Amino acid sequence: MASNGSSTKPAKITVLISGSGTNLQALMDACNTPALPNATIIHVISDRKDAYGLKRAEAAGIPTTYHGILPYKKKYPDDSPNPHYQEARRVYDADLAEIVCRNKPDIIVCAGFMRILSTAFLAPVKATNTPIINLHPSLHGDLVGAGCIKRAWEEFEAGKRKETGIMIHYVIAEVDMGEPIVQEKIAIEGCGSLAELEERIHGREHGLIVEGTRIVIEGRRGEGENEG
Ligand SMILES: Nc1nc2c(c(=O)[nH]1)N[C@@H](CN(C=O)c1ccc(C(=O)N[C@@H](CCC(=O)O)C(=O)O)cc1)CN2
Ligand SMILES: NCC(=O)N[C@@H]1O[C@H](COP(=O)([O-])[O-])[C@@H](O)[C@H]1O
Repeated sequence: MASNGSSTKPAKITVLISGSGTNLQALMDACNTPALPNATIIHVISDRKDAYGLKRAEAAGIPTTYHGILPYKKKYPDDSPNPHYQEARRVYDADLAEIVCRNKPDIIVCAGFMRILSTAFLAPVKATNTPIINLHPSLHGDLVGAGCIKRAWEEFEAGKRKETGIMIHYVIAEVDMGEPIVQEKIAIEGCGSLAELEERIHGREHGLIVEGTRIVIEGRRGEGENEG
C-alpha cells in the first residue's frame, strides 16, 4: 500500500526545465492532490545551471541534475555548421536519455525545456515506452518553436489574429507537432502589451500542465502500466 493509501504505486514524474520553473512549481504543488493524485516528482533536470527551477526542486528535496551542452561543444568543436556540432548534440542527447531513464520515470514532462530533442534522446526513451509531453504556448498546428508568444502578439498588432492558445502535447521529432493532449484558446484582445499577453498565458499554463500530466498518467493506469 503506497504511503498515500493508494493500492497503485505513485506515478513517477521527471521534469525537464530551462528557466524559472513556475510550471514545475505548479506540478510540485499539485502532486498528491485531486488535481494530480498519487504522483511524485522524482527528478528535475535543467540544461541551464542558473535555472531557478533547480532551486525550487532543491528546496523541496527533489533530486536535480544540471546537464549542460558546453562540455559537448568543446569536445566536438562547432567551427562551422558541420557534423561535429551534430555529434555534440547527439552525444548530449544520448547522455540526457541515460540520465532520465536510469530512474525509470512513468512520464517525462518538458516544462519550459528550451532545447530541441533529437532522435538520440527520443529513440532510447521510446524504447522504454515512457511518454514525453511538452507545454507549448500555442495551439496545435499554429505557431511552433521558441518565441511563439511574441510572434502571436506581433501578428495581433498587425491585425492578423485575435487569439492564440496553449497546449500540452506529446513530444515527437517534429517540434511542437506531436498529438495534443489538452489545449486552450487564449484571446489576445484586451491585452495592451506583450507583457500582458505573457501574463495571461502564464496564468493559464499552470493549470493546463497539471491537467495534461494527469490525463496521461490516468490513461496509462487504465492500460495497466503502473499497477501497485
Ligand atoms: N523533438 C522535440 N523537441 C522538443 C519539443 C518537441 O515538440 N519536439 N518541444 C520543445 C519545447 N519547445 C517548444 O515548446 C521548443 C524549445 C526550444 C526550441 C528551440 O528552437 N531551441 C533552440 C535554442 C536552444 C538554445 O540554444 O537555448 C535549439 O534547440 O536550437 C524550439 C522549441 C522541447 N523540445
Ligand atoms: N516553446 C516552449 C516554451 O516557450 N515554453 C515556455 O517556457 C515557459 C516556462 O516557464 P517556467 O520556467 O516559469 O515554467 C512557459 O511560459 C512556456 O510557455
